[in-house]
Amino acid sequence: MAPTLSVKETTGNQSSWNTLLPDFPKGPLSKYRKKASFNWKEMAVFLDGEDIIRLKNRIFSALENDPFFARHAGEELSREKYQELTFLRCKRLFEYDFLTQQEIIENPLKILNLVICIGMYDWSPCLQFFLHCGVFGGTVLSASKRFADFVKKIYNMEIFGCFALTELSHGTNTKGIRTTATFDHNTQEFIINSPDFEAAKFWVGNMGKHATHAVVYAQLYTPDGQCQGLHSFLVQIRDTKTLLPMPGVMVGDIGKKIGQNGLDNGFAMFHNVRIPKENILNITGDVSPEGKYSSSFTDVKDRFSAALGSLSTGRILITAVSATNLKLALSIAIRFSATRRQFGPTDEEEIPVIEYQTQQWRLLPYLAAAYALDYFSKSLFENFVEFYAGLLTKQKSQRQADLGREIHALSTASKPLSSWTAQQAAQECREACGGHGYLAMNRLGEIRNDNDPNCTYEGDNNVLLQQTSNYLMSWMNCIRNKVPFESPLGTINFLQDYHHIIGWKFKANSVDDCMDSSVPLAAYKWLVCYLLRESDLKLRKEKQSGHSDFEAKNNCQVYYCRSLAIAFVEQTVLQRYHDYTHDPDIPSTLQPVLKNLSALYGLWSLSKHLAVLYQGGYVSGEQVGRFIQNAILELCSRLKDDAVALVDVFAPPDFILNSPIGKASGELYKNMWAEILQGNKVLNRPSWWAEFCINKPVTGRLSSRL
Ligand SMILES: CCCCCCCCCCCCC/C=C/C(=O)SCCNC(=O)CCNC(=O)[C@H](O)C(C)(C)COP(=O)(O)OP(=O)(O)OC[C@H]1O[C@@H](n2cnc3c(N)ncnc32)[C@H](O)[C@@H]1OP(=O)(O)O
Ligand SMILES: Cc1cc2nc3c(=O)[nH]c(=O)nc-3n(C[C@H](O)[C@H](O)[C@H](O)COP(=O)(O)OP(=O)(O)OC[C@H]3O[C@@H](n4cnc5c(N)ncnc54)[C@H](O)[C@@H]3O)c2cc1C
Repeated sequence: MAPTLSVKETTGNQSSWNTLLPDFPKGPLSKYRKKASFNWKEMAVFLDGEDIIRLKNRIFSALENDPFFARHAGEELSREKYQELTFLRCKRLFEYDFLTQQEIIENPLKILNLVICIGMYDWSPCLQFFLHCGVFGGTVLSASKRFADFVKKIYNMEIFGCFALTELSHGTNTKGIRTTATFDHNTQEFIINSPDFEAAKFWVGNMGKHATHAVVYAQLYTPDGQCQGLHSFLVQIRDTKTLLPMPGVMVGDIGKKIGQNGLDNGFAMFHNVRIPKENILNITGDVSPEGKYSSSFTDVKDRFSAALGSLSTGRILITAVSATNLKLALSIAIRFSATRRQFGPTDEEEIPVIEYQTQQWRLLPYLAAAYALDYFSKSLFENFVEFYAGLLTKQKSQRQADLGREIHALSTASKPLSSWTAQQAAQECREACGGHGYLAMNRLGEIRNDNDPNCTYEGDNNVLLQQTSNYLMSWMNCIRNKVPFESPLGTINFLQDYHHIIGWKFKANSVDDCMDSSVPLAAYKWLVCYLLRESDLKLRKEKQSGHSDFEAKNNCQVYYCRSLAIAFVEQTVLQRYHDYTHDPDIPSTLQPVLKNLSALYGLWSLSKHLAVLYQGGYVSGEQVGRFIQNAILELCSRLKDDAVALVDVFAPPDFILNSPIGKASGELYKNMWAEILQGNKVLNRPSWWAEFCINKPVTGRLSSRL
């Protein structure tokens, strides 16, 4: 499968790289920077291109120089203040209008980079802005031209939007949504109604305090009493002049969350709220003035898929958002590890903790994952752009339909893979920084908590994986009957060789043989075929033993379909990264380190499946396990001296990263002191000092009340 993000010529020369990417201050990290096997500036320009780097610089410096985005050391914002500040920042993003439409059309990856740059600063204003412009705005935009006026109001912020699918009692099960939209042909209106409080819209970002309009998903009822299934409607929920609720709407904030507290997530109940007939977002169907339903989709299932199609955008974006969190956490932990010294071979000499094998093994595979997932998320985004162009031009070809299915199957597994990897990495990075990792000012807690909902929203990870395994299992008939098949992106094409691959065995005879990602890649191909065979057998057995389809499918998840989906997406990520890093056009100065990253990502990911590799007979004997383990350790050790330069490539400026222990200077202790001493009332005695100094407790006074 050819990589979709083509290998770029490294443009310019040392002096143009220096203009784009200034040197880091000299300090404790210089030692590792000098040891790197490659020039980090060349790598940054190679991976992103000069144009994207200029965009990133533009965004980062705008935020850094804007008082609305100022960081205040030690400041404890109340939730209300944080929500207000988030909104003010969101307004500034409108004012900056960082990208013109023309720029987006010329290079759609710029929109992804905009999301990443703002999110690196803080996910709350980023999500607020993109929920409005992207998720809400994008859904309205994809309906018919009759919303042109609304679209203008969205992009000049006359109105503010949210996307309301989830209800208090139904999130994942979208077919179970109970809000109704009943067409009244006498008044030419839809009546939006929440049957009870369990059907209240819930969790909706921007809805809590300020959204004026919502895309509301509801079951559409025509006057003949027929339910036509899930459709979306544009509903005004607050007055645009007063922000007070519209008649019949009860709307509010759901309360404090574990993270992302600048964002106001809300609930809404609709009491027979009437909206004009034109407000149905006629993406999958429409109603005539007489109340007759029409849809371009004859198949109900296809209509359902299309109704939820916009969710794929979010899932692809979340794959990139999570990879960004991975990069933030690693920038902090690796810079810390290269400067923090504990113990040493002699009493006189303490060594940086990154020199320890354990520290390398805990962090460097995540560094490799950050590179592989970053590449994958961008290439998947490019695939999506192709699909979206087809949607806009109303393409009805078989290829367009197949591409939609394939992108759905990929995004429903890449979001879980990326968000879980970032979740585990954030925790590992937190612990890798010891106690200092737990200090809020160093930001690892915020990164961990803000990343966490990536595992849940836009579909719970565990349930989404079922979509991917369903897709893979759907090829089983072709495989069994040896009917040729292929997919537009080619991600399942290797399954045509299923009968051959299933007989493969592990070939490497030494640790050296394992040092290239082709080794784990071959193992992954076998693993996917094996898990596909086992899942298919299990499903058939379950059905033969009299279980219903529902029960049979449920009984095939753990160790079967779930593992299949995970193995498949890991294989796909690795395949793309392997192809990319092995491209002969990669500069020879960069290729060795990129190949090491690819091999480490592949072997480390694969090592979590060792039990199944043994169980299915792909490997045997204790040697193979040892080869893989030793190859992982060898790659960690090879990458150790490159690690600081590898995070320099993607770390944002200090102001954006906002972590004293992660600063580019590596002046760990000076930076921490500077931050601590700027804190509010750090050296003051507490306001309640008298409670200790004067009002002493009478020991045992309350024991008689027990
Ligand atoms: C440019 C900027 C962009 C925006 C930037 C955004 C930034 C990042 C975003 C951050 C967002 C934060 C805010 C969060 C918002 C939300 O969470 S919104 C609510 C999201 N809710 C969900 O995601 C619900 C999850 N559930 C589902 O999607 C589905 O119901 C399901 C679990 C996937 C399936 O349910 P089920 O009833 O079991 O249906 P099936 O029988 O499996 O499906 C029927 C067929 O439909 C196909 N299908 C389903 N979804 C899609 C889709 N999205 N695309 C294409 N096809 C789809 C499915 O595959 C089935 O087809 P067959 O396999 O062929 O039968
Ligand atoms: C911060 C945040 C922001 C959000 N923003 C929005 C928004 O703007 N708009 C919006 O509409 N929604 C939003 N959501 C809601 C989000 O989309 C849902 O929470 C998500 O889709 C999961 O649904 P749920 O909460 O109902 O979980 P449930 O479906 O109740 O899941 C609970 C558990 O049951 C398991 N489970 C469920 N079904 C199955 C099954 N078939 N097989 C195996 N296990 C199963 C899941 O794995 C999960 O662990 C947001 C959520 C969060 C946390």
